[in-house]
Amino acid sequence: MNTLLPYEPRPTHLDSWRDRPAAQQPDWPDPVALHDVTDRLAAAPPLVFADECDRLKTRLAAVARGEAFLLQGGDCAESLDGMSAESVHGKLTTLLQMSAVLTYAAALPVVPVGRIAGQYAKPRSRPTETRDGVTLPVYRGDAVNGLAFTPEARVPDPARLLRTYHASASTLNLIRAFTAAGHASLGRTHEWNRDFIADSPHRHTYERIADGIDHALRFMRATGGRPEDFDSARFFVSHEALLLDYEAALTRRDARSGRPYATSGHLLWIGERTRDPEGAHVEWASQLANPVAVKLGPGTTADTALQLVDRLDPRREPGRLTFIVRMGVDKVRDVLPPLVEKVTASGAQVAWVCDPMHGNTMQAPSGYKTRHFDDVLGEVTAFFEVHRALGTHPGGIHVELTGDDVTECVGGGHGLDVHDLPVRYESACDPRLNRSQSLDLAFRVADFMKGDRAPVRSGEKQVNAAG
Ligand SMILES: O=C[C@H](O)[C@H](O)COP(=O)(O)O
Ligand SMILES: C=C(OP(=O)(O)O)C(=O)O
Repeated sequence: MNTLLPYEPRPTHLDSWRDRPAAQQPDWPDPVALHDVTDRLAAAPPLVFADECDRLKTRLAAVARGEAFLLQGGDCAESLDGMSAESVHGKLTTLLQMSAVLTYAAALPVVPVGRIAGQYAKPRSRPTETRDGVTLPVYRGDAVNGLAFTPEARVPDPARLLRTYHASASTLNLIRAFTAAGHASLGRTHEWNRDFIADSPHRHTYERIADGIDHALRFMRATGGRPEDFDSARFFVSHEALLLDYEAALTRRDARSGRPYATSGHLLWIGERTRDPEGAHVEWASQLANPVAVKLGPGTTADTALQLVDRLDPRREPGRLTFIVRMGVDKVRDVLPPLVEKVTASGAQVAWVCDPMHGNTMQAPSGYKTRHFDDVLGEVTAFFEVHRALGTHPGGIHVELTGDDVTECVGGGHGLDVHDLPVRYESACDPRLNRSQSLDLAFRVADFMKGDRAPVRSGEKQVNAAG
């Protein structure tokens, strides 16, 4: 064995998932072309390393124990053509700015994890889409087909999997370069937050928090600490492990430990539509050494949650399993408590994280999918309150966001409304918080954490839920 090589050069075939039902897989028209691509991916270098995944697992174990907070966020769907240094930098800095605020408020280390460098595939509610009487296969993410509403663009093309791999590698390269260059330092992200506050209608509330961070930074420097070395510089990447042909081709056996790792990202999650405990996605993930997460929607029963624990975390290893709950603001108070109680009583130490986006999607009268900032904040608030009442740890938040000034979600400090949606709606799938809404969310949650009370709401809703 060459000890310099972190993985065995020949990929292992962990193929038991192939005997199970795999939901949401594309209908690849040319199996030979798919095979050719997966062979090439199987010979390609890993994107992340086993020790990085282990380090994240250790940090998620701290989240599960109540000693850290997870901040996970990024695009709903990354775009192969839209990848640029500016867009990656924007997402990274937004997450790190949020991270600085939450670290101060929670008085806990924040673990920053991007929905980035691999988030190119989307599960969909329906297999087809109809416009003006024309029906075509639905868009399933840039890893599969094109967004353009033409029969040619909507054909699944396995060559896109190779482009996904290369775009993920370029994105990771940028992230590693930005963080190595000190863009993640606490002092720097705090200065950016000061710029955001100066412009915010809520600056009086936010200034109290920013002043507190100033004091903390001065204290840190006075006691010999260096904000430049702040630990948020360790940034991790995650995406939904949806396309099993892609993920399996990038699964490798670590040469040192002999354990299999997904090398497409540090943390992989299984979505609400593919989390069948007996299904192919759970089978594949059950064999990995990476930390894994599962989305839990409002229909989740305690039995299903316990089955997922047994399948994915049989050794009850803290940090191995994260449950990302996405119930919707109106359901979380009813559905979440029995899940947390029964999972906790089973002895499992999972990290509980709130995704306040996916249960709160609605359609504006103009047809745009949107989400209201108040619902997002409301679900996070309810999630915290449930955990407070049960004496368990609200371990983090998972948000769809971008560093750009898009107009996809309504509400927030600057009060976007439904008429603003067409101005800059760029998401290929679901609406994201823009930079200012993301920072608003961090400051509101921080205010809530510091004050031990419900955060102020930003105003009345201006759209109605479309079901
Ligand atoms: O991001 C999540 C899902 O892919 C998305 O909400 C599905 O959207 P759809 O209901 O329009 O298919
Ligand atoms: C599809 C997603 O979410 P969910 O599985 O919760 O619907 C997502 O996070 O992109």
